[in-house]
Amino acid sequence: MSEQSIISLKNIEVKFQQKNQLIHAVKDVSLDIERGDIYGIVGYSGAGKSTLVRVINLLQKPTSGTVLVNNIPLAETNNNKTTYLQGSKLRNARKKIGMIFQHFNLMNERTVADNVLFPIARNHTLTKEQKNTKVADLLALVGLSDRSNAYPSQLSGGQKQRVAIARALASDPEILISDEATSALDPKTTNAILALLKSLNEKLGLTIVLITHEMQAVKDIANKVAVMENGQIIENGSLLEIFTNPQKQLTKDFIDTATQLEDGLAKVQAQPIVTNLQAPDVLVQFSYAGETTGEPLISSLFKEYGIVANILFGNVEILQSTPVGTLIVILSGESHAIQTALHNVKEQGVKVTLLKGELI
Ligand SMILES: Nc1ncnc2c1ncn2[C@@H]1O[C@H](COP(=O)(O)OP(=O)(O)OP(=O)(O)O)[C@@H](O)[C@H]1O
Repeated sequence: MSEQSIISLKNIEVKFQQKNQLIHAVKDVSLDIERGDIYGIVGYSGAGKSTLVRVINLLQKPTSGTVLVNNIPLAETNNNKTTYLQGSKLRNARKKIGMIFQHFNLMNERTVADNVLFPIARNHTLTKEQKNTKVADLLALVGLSDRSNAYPSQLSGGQKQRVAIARALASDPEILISDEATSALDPKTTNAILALLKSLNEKLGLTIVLITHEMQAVKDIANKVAVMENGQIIENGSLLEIFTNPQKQLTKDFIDTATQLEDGLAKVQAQPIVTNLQAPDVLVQFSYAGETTGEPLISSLFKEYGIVANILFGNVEILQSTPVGTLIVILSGESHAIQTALHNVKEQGVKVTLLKGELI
């Protein structure tokens, strides 16, 4: 566990015993989340994401493994025996962990203000006035001051999620777990909610664990990412590391979807200029990050090697302040020049993938 870890999971196992079947939902997962992280956990449905994050606040007891939140053990396995935090100690630890869900989970018979008040309604250290001020402040923070007397049924999906966020923040958590919180929202509303989460992370220093099946959401706000498959974390690291150098095919698939490369590639490959590609021309993909950028790359191919690059697809993202780009190009020129150019481009740290044609 690193010193800054706010959440540390060690060797977490979750098994469900169903009638005749044992479901091994989480398999030996270890993960450290640092204070201030927005940690994205990506995976397809059934990968075990929800089960894993519910372990963090013990909504799901791990079958075995250690869960430390702020260095407090919520679950601990020693000598093959797992013990769990209980009673008021567990309640206090849970106050530090807010949670939001895909379907908002609001109380429909209560107003927006009463929904937000609910977690602190029985708090004896705050006066009624302080509680009301707190609710008003939280509604202002999520941009809903003017809807405090509305009922959930009178709100849009995005507004409902804002109420849920305000409610999750009422007990001053240090951690917010977002379980597919944008999955039921349209793209524009999704962006607005992600922007709100990012601003809460910056303003309040809130640590956010974001689980989703959409790499796009992770790409927009996370600084770290873990990819889950079949109960295991198959790959994790900084957003930039994962995006620029994914190791596992599933991670590559998620990234290609998020950067629209998959779509771009399909369209490019259907074009006559590609279907009729003649040797020695080749179709290649350049992927680059940081200081290398697309324009000088293309012009140097011409200037230094006499190669004409026809750009068929391009995408540049700014990830954690670093430009990350993908270009799909047809290179035309002398076969030897193409080979030398590609070799030198690789030396400069650009990833080159040959998509069609042969290097002869
Ligand atoms: N309470 C439970 N009892 C039995 N099996 C469960 C329970 N909760 C989850 N599972 C099973 O554990 C596996 C992982 O489910 P989980 O909900 O964690 O996946 P997920 O990645 O969050 O997917 P989704 O986004 O669809 O919820 C699935 O096979 C699921 O059926």
